[in-house]
Amino acid sequence: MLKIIPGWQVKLLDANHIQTTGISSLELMERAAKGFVDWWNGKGFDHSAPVNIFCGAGNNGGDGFAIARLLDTSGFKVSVLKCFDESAKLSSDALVNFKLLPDGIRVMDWNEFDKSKDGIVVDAFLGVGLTGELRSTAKAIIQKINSFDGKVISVDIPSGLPSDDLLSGACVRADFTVTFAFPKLSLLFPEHAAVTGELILVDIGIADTEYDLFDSTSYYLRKEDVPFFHRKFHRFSHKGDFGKVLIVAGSEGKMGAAILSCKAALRSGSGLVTALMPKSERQIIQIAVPEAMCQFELPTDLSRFDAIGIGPGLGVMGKSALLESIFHRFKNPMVIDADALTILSENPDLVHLIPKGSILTPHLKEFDRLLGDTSNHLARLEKAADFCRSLELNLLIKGANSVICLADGRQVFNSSGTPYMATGGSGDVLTGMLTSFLGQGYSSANAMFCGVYHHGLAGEIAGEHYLRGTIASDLIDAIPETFVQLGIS
Ligand SMILES: NC(=O)C1=CN([C@@H]2O[C@H](COP(=O)(O)OP(=O)(O)OC[C@H]3O[C@@H](n4cnc5c(N)ncnc54)[C@H](O)[C@@H]3O)[C@@H](O)[C@H]2O)[C@H](O)CC1
Ligand SMILES: [K+]
Repeated sequence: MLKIIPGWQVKLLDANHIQTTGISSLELMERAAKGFVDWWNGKGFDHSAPVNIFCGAGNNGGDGFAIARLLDTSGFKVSVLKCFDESAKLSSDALVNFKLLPDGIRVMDWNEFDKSKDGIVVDAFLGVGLTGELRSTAKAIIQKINSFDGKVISVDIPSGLPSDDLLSGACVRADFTVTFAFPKLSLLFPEHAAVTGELILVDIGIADTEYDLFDSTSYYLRKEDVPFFHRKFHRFSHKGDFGKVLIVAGSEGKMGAAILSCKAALRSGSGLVTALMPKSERQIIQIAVPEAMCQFELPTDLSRFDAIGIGPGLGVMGKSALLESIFHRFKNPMVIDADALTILSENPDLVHLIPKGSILTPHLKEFDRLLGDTSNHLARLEKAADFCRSLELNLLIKGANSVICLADGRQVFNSSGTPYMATGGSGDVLTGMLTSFLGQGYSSANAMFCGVYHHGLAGEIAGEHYLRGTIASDLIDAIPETFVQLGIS
């Protein structure tokens, strides 16, 4: 996993990399620009569209000059818009790249930009070096960029956005943000989605181990990290090894939730899935998921189950006693979602009975109901950290870049997923997947890393086919393909 460090420490990260590898800071800037242009070329932008690159006087602007040169070489019609006046002192690497601009590139002042013309804007005005309140010219430059109707692509971070804090002033509204080395924390906050746009991470050759020097509890979970967290099974493995799980879900009119959770658990590899549900609804689930067994009363001995997932479609009325009995009878980590979370927020004393190491999966509204109102993501992350540490529980804050908050204090931002997953039943699928991995003997942390990443990837795979028509069942159908893509047998 990639550590997320504060923006002000990027200079130290770079300095250390330069010292240990012997490469120059200019080469690091060139790698950033090359990475940006590689992504750009993969997008297949129209070569006839003029590219207008707003460049500041710092290294973010330096990236912009280098990008201008490389895009010019690729055959794009590039203009550079200087966001500094004649008296400004450019950073040394920015100055080198400014001087390297080929003759064919038109260099203008930022206020000469004609927003009515077609094209693409690249925002290389301010990066992680932003400090304090924006100066008035900076605000005017940001306004100018935002007045443009076409595509805006921000380099490293949308100009004006503080790297680790909430946005309070003006900021470029990007369609894409191409960030270098690691995602800056603020790019992962839901309140900044409208300014960040789609997030792309470009590797500039800094190894994960180079982040060990820095203290941080925030991490980013990438595709390449996930195989490491999976258990390996062998040819003598039998269905007992793949876990027996109990899914406590469904009620009259809400059996779909139980079906989705059970199917997702089976598709994620569970050996045996039992559904605890009302007897009156049994035919629905037996027909929809013939692989699942049914149970209509809570068994006295729950130790035969390796993991329990509780909540989807369960209903709230009269169900708190059931939850309490399960907490008393089952001592291993379980997955708690949906209506079970609502029951907990209405019966806060029950929270202390939850088996240690369990996984709670609230979306933002459920989070506020359970932990109290939070006005922003930063406050939410802090609250979640306290909750997890003090109760020895794990919690997933669901949303774009869902955050895996662990009892040990780590907060891991997921990188997979798509807005097409914002559809009814998507959470029920996740509950089944998480319960399945717990039942297969994964630690709670590893079950979360794998469950959350695969769930997001399933959404991406399904979303590619069905776009906004994606439904939760499509995610289940895509689960096997997630194993293929990650090379997990
Ligand atoms: N390892 C990496 O990630 C690398 C990133 N690179 C890029 O470098 C920038 C950071 O560069 P830095 O020189 O430190 O700062 P900026 O260019 O972001 O900003 C300095 C620039 O901004 C002006 N400024 C600061 N505060 C304000 C304000 N409140 N109002 C107006 N103007 C302000 C200041 O005067 C300077 O002109 C990083 O984001 C990446 O893009 C490297 O290229 C490679 C390694
Ligand atoms: K920028």
